[in-house]
Amino acid sequence: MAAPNATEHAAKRRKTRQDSGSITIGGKTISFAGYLAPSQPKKQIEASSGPKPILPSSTHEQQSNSTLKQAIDQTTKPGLPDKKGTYNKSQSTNGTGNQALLKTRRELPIWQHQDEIRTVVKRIGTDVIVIVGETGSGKSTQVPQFLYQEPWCKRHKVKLPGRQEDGYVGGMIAITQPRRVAATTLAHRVSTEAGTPLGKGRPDGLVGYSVRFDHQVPRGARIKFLTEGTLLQELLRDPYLKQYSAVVIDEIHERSLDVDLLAGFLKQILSGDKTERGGIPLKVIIMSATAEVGVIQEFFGSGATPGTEKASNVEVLRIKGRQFPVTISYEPRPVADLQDALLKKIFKIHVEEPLPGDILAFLNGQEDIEAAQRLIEEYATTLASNVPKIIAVPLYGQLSIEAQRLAFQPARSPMTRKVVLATNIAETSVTVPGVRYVVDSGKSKVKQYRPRLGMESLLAKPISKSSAVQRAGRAGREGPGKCFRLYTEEAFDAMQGSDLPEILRNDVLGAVLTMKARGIHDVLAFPLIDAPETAAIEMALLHLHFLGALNDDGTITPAGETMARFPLSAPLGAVLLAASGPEFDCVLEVIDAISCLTSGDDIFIHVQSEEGAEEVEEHRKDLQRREGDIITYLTTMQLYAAENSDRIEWCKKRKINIRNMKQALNIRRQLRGMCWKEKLFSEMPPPDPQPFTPLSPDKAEAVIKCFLRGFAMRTAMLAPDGSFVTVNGKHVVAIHPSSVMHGQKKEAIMFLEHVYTNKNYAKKVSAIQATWIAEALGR
Ligand SMILES: Nc1ncnc2c1ncn2[C@@H]1O[C@H](COP(=O)(O)OP(=O)(O)OP(=O)(O)O)[C@@H](O)[C@H]1O
Repeated sequence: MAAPNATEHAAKRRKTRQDSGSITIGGKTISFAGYLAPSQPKKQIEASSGPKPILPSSTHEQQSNSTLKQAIDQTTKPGLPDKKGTYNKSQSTNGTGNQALLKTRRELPIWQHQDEIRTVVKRIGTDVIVIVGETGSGKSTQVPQFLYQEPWCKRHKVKLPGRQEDGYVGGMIAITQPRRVAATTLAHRVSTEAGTPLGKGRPDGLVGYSVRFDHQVPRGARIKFLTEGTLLQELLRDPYLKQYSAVVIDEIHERSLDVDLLAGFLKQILSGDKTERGGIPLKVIIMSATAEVGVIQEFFGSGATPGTEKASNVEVLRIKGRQFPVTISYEPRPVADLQDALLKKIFKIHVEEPLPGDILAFLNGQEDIEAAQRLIEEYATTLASNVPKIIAVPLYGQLSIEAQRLAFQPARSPMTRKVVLATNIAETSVTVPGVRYVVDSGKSKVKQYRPRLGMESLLAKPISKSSAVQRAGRAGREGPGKCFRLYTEEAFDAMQGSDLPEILRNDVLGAVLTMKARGIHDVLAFPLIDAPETAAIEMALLHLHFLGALNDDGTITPAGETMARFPLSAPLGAVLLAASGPEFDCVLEVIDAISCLTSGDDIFIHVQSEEGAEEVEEHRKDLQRREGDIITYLTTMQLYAAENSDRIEWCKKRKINIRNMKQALNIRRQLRGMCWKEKLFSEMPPPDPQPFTPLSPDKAEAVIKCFLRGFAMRTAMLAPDGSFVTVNGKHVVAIHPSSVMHGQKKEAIMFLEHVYTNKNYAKKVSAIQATWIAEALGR
C-alpha cells in the first residue's frame, strides 16, 4: 500500500468540531464552554465564535517590529553611557535610540538605588553584597552598568607572586546565569542599552557573553555574562579570577550544582591569600528576588550573626517595588487534566485579552510542550481569517541556541499572538519581549539521582513558592501583566518555600572532578552551602577512578585534568582520551559522534504517527547503522559534512533538525580545535566537503569500545525472558523508541542515557558484546 502523503496525514489529524461545544484535536477533546460558540457550521462559528480578542489601535506586529528595529538600530550604533547614565554624543551616533531606552531604564525601581549600590559595593571590608529585589526591578541589566566605571573596577597593573614582570588584575565584571538562554539574551539587552556592538573581536564593545561552545566577547569588554558552568571552567585556568574586579552571581535561589560550587570557590578566594590577586580585592555580588538571605549570609559571613543581616563582610540591600503590577489569579478548585486546563486558559486569553500581549506558558517538559504546540496549531486553523491568529513557539533547554532565540522574536505575521511554551528555563532572569500573560501549570520535571542505584529519574513534581513567584515575574516586564495559576490558592500556600538544591539530588561526578582539578584534595571538607550525602561523593570518586581521572591515592591524573578542561561530561572526556590511544586511534570519528550527541535537542526529529515514522525510516536508511545510535550519529555527521549541494534540503528530506545539525558542526569544529591543542591527534583533516566513505565495521567497533571506556557502567545484558538487565544494579531497562535499536534483541547493549519516566528507559543505545564490558571494566 502506498504511504499516505503529508497532506492526507494532516487532514486525518485535523480537529473535528463536535456538537457539544468541544473540539477534538489529535485524539483529545477540549471543551470550549464559555469561550467559543458551540456547534455551528464552520463559517458561522468563525463569524461568531465568542468574544473576539480586543484589538489595539496599532497591531501587535507594528509595535513589536518597531521595537525590534529600534533594538537592532541601537545594537549597531556604538555609544556608551557616561557615569550618570547619559550618553556621550561622540560615542553614540545620534543618541536617540539609547536615550529612548535610557528613559525606560530610569523607570526601573533599581535606578533610584544606584548611588547606594555603588557606595556599599566600594566599601572596604565588604566582600559580599546581597541584592534582593523583585523580579523585573532591574537587577541583572542595571547593576553591572552601575558599577563598571567605578575606580575599583579598573584594570590594575600589579606585582604577582612568582612572576618577574607585572601582571594585570581586574577590569571586568562577570555575571553568572543558571542558563545560557538568560546569559545570551541579557548580554544582547545590555549591549543594546549601552549602544555597543556585541561580538567576538569587535573593538570597543562593552558587553559580551560566554556559554558552552559559544563565546562572544568583544575586545576590551567590561561586562561579561556567563553561565555558571563556564565560570567554573575559567576558574580551572585562572583560580583567582584575575581578570575580574567583581563576580555577580545572579539568581542564586536556583541553587544549581554549579552555583553551589562557585559559591565555595568564591568563599575560598575571599578568605585566601590576597597576594595572588596582587592585593586587589574581588567583590562578590549575589542577586535574586527570592533568595534565602540568611543562608547566604551565614555561608559567606565572617563573624556573622545568622539571621541578623549584620555580618561584617556581608551587606544586604533590599530594592523595593516593581515596575509594573502583575495580577495573580488561581483556579477555584484543583484541575483534573492539567494539559486540558492549560490549553483552555491559553484559548481564553486569546479570545478575551487585548493585543498586543503574548503568552508565556510553563509546562513540564519537552513532550508536553510538543503536544501542546500541536494542539494550538490545530486550534489556530479553526480561527476565522478576520480574528487574530495564534502561533506556538517552544522554549526548552535541549533546543539549540538558534531555536531558542525564535521564542524571543516577535510573531512574523500581523495580528498574531505568540504563545511561548516553556519549561522552567524561562522561569528566572529572562524577559521574553511582548509577554503580558503567564500561565503557570504549577509543575516541573525534576531530575533526581539515586547514588546507591546509580539511576536517574525525571518526574513531574509541584514547583516551589519561589518558582511560582519567579514565573509570575515573567509577566509585567513591559507593562501591567497577568499570571494565571492553574492551581488553587491553597495549593500555593502548601508549596515548599524553595526547591531542594541540585547538589542534594543530582549526580556530583562533574562537581567532584572540578574540585579535584582545582586542587581540592579533601572534597568532603570543601565549603558548600549544603553538603551532599557522603555516599554520593564516594560514588563519584569511584567513578572518576574508573574513568582514569584519579590515581589510587585520590589525586587527579593528567588525564583527569584534561577531562576537566573539556566542556563535556567526564565520561565523554574519558571517551575522547581513549580514542586518542594507539589501540583505537579514532579521535576524529569520536568527535563526529559526540558533536551530534551534545548539540542540544536530538538531531533526529521524532515523528509521531506510525505512517510518518515509516516514511522517515525510508529516507534515513543511508544513515542508520546496525551497530546502534552512536555509529548512526557519526554516519549522519559524516554524510552531512560530505554534502556539497544543499545541506538544508538534505536535512529536510531525512527529518533532521537543521539548526541542531549546524550546531553539531560548530561543536565538531571547536572539539577538533581543543583536541588538536591537547595533541590528541596528529593530522588535521582536510576541509569539508570530502567524499563520504562508510565507517568500516572494525572502526565502528573501535569507536564503540572507546565509548565503553566512559560508559561501562551503563550496560545491560539480554536476559532469558528477552528483557535487558543492567550490569550495574540489575535493573530491567527497555530500549527507548527513539533509538535505532528499538525492538531489537542483542547479546548486550550500552546506553549513554538512562531515564526513568513511566518506564525505565535506555537511550542512545549501541549493540555490544559481553566480553567488551569485561574488557572495559577489567582495565
Ligand atoms: N530582552 C529584553 N527585552 C525587552 N526588555 C527587557 C529585556 N531584558 C530586560 N528588559 C527590561 O528590563 C527590565 C529589568 O530586567 P532585569 O532582567 O534587569 O530585571 P531583574 O530584576 O534582574 O529581574 P529578574 O529577577 O526577574 O531576573 C525588565 O522588566 C524589562 O522591562
